[in-house]
Amino acid sequence: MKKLAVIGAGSMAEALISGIVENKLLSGKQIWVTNRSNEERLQQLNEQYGVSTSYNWEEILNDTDLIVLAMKPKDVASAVEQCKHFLTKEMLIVSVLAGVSIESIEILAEKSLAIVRAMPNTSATIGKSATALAANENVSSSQTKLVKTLFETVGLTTFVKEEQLDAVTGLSGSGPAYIYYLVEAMEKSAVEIGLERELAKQLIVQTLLGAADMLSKTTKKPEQLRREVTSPGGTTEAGIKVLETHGVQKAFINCIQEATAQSKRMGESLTAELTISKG
Ligand SMILES: NC(=O)C1=CN([C@@H]2O[C@H](COP(=O)(O)OP(=O)(O)OC[C@H]3O[C@@H](n4cnc5c(N)ncnc54)[C@H](O)[C@@H]3O)[C@@H](O)[C@H]2O)C=CC1
Ligand SMILES: O=C(O)[C@@H]1CCC=N1
Repeated sequence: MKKLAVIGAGSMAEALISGIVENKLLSGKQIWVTNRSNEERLQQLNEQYGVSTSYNWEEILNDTDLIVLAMKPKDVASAVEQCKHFLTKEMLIVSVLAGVSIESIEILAEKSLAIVRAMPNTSATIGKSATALAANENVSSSQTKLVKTLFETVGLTTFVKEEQLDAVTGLSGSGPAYIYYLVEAMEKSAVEIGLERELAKQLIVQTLLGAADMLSKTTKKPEQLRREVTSPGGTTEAGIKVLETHGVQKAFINCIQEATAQSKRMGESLTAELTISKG
């Protein structure tokens, strides 16, 4: 790969840029970044990673091997409209947009393209993303290898069927937020039960790291691991009883289902808009 273009310069774009530069897959200069209009943000990315920045589509996309679409889903139509004339079948287009189908991108570009749809998460920032990828039939085997290598710079990478990506979005794309939500509750309660905020944070983080590491290293099911913490008549049993009374496990199941459904709805509403506008 000689040149990479990143369209959109938000948190997901930065996570990928940082992984690529740190792992020396490309030098900062080989990465071209643009956004809608925030020049200060482009300047900051240039200073931090040495990336090239521009608002000239020809300069950004000319001779580019790989283009990452990293704007919000609502902005994809205007972004592709602006750059579609520079897109060719030889380029690999990688979209990280939640809910946006490969077909929608081809409809917007008004041509058949090599497209990979990816769903990373924000842990990409520290090289710990769980990323799922789905490719269309135009993606060559060398492009498949390239995109896998690229996402491996920011964590674990796996290929799925495109129709599974809404579920991946609801589970691991949004997943870090569910864990942070739980930590917010643990921190609030820690202070109320008399622990200092900093001490509580250390204990909570180590508890999460330990549990995550345990899950990755053991063949035991989470339910069994939970039972091993729970002594009869003990503290865990008393605590979990409260969670059960409040239907917390069911709430998490509903949460993931709803996030998945929202990813589907976002895709369907874009498809409906495209059907109306393109006839
Ligand atoms: N934040 C997350 O946890 C995850 C986000 N994603 C996806 O990543 C995408 C980006 O998310 P964030 O980085 O959080 O968003 P963000 O709001 O931080 O950044 C969006 C960027 O797109 C740029 N943009 C908007 N319209 C544009 C246009 N017409 N041309 C060029 N640039 C344009 C904006 O200027 C901004 O730099 C979204 O589609 C989201 O679904 C995927 C996985 C996880
Ligand atoms: O909330 C969102 O729509 C994006 C997609 C996955 C995580 N954040």
